[in-house]
Amino acid sequence: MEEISFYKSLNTPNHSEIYHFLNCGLVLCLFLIVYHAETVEPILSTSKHMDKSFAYKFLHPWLGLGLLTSTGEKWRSRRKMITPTFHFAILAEFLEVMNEQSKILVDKLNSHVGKGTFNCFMDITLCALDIICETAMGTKIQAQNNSDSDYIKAIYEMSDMIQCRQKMPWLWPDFVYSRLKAGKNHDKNLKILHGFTDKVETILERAEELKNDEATTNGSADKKSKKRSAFLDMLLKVTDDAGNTLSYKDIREEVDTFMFEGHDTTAAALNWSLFLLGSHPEIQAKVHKELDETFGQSDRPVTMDDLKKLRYLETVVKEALRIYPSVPFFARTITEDCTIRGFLIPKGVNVVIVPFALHRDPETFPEPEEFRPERFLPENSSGRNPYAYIPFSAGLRNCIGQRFALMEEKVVLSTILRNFSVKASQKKEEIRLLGELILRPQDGIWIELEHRTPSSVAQTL
Ligand code: HEM
Repeated sequence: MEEISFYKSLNTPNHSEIYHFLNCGLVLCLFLIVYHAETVEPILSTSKHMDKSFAYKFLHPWLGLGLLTSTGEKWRSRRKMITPTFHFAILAEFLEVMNEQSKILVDKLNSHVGKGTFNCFMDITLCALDIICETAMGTKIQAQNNSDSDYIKAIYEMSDMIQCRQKMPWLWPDFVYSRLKAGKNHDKNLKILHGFTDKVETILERAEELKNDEATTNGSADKKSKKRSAFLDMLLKVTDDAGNTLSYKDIREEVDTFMFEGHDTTAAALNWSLFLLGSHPEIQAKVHKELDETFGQSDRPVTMDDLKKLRYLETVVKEALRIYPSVPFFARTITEDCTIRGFLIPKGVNVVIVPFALHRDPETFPEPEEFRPERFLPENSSGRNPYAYIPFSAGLRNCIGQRFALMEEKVVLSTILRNFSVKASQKKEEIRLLGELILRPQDGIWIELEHRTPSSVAQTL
C-alpha cells in the first residue's frame, strides 16, 4: 500500500466496506477493510479478535513474540505484567531524559536559524530514538550526535525490509527469502539489532546493577547515586500470577518491541505536528501564548505540572494524529465467525483497520482535511464515539505506550516552540505520503526557523 490515493478512494461515498481487495504491491490479497466507527467497534471492543494478522509474522525474527506480536494467553499474561511499568509515577522519571534530549535537539536546530529551509525529519527522529533508547534500555546511544552508528542504520534498514517483504508475496517463504540477497541483508541487520540488546552491558549488567542498587539503598537510602530507571529495570522485576519472572529472551523481545514501536511512531507524530503548526501561524501563535503563560522567560526544563497546563498543545498533538495517524493501518485475524453490520464475517478473515480513513469521516469531523485542534477541546469531544478516533488503536489491545508518547510529544514540541517560530516550506498538497508501517512524508518535512523571545509574543496576543 504505497499511495495515499488508496486511502482517499476508501472515502468515496459508494464504497462498499465488505471484501475489498487491498492492493499490496503487485499482488492482490483478500482483506476486509474497515474504516467506520460502527464497523471498527465490533472488532476492537471484544476480547475475541485479538490475534494479529499474518502480515505481522515478518516482524517475528526481530521482535520475537513480544507484546505487539504475541497472541492468546501469552499476550494476556505479558500485558498484565507489563501494564504497571507505564504507571504515571514511572513515566515521571523519564521526564529528565526527554528534557535532556529535547535540549540537544534545540541546540542542533539552532544552527539552521536564518539559513533558509531544511529537512528536519531526521533530526527529530534521532531525538526520539535517543529518548526511547535511554528510557527502554537505560543506554545512551547518542544518535543525535552519531547518526552513522551501525545500530541506527540497522533499525532503519530492517523496518524498510519488513515493509518490502510484506508487499511481495514471493518473498514470504523463508526458504526463498533466506537465499536471496535481501534475506542475507535481513539476517545481517538482525544480528546487529540483537547484538545490541544482547550486549552484556545492557540486560545482564543491568540486572546485576539493580541487585547492587537494592543492596546499597536498602536501609541507607543513598538514592542520589542511583542510575536513571529504564523500562528494562521494571521488566527485570515483574512477575506473573504464579510468581515467575521474565526470562532473558522474554525481556529482549519486549525491549526490542519498545525500540521498534516506541520511536518511529513518536518521531512521525512530532514531525507532522511541526509541519501543521508551521502551516498555520494563527494556531502556532496560540501555542506560543500558552507556552509563555506557562514558562514565562525561563528556559527551565518541563515539569509534570507544566505538562498538565499545556492543554492547547495537547489538542494540537491529538489533531495532528487525527490527520496523520503514525500507524495508518493495522490488522487482525477474525478468530470466530462474527457479524458486522449484518454481514457474516467468517473465522480466518484478515481485517485491516484504517485510522487514516476513519479519522476523515465528515460526520464526526466536519471538513476533515482542515487542521482544527479545537475539535479536541473537552466541550467539543465529549460524547464522540470512542471508536471514531483511534490513533493508538482501542480496546484491550490498544497502545500500551500512549501516555508515554503524549508526554514525549509535549516535552519535545514545547521545547522547540519555546525557542523558535516554525514556518513550513511545503504545502499540504505537495507532500507525498508513504502509508506503510508508519505514515511518513516521502521527501521529509522542510521548515524554516526563527528565534523567538517569549514575553514579547505573549503580550501582543
Ligand atoms: C505517537 C506514538 C504512538 C502511536 C501513534 C502508537 C500507535 C499504536 C497502535 C495503533 C498500536 C496497535 C497496533 C496493532 O494493533 O497492530 C500500538 C501498539 C503498541 N504500542 Fe504504540 N504507538 C505509539 C507510541 C508507542 C510507544 C512510545 C511505545 C512504547 C514505549 C509503544 C508501544 C506499543 C506496544 C508494546 C504495542 C502493542 C500493545 C499490545 O498489543 O498489547 N507505542 N501502538
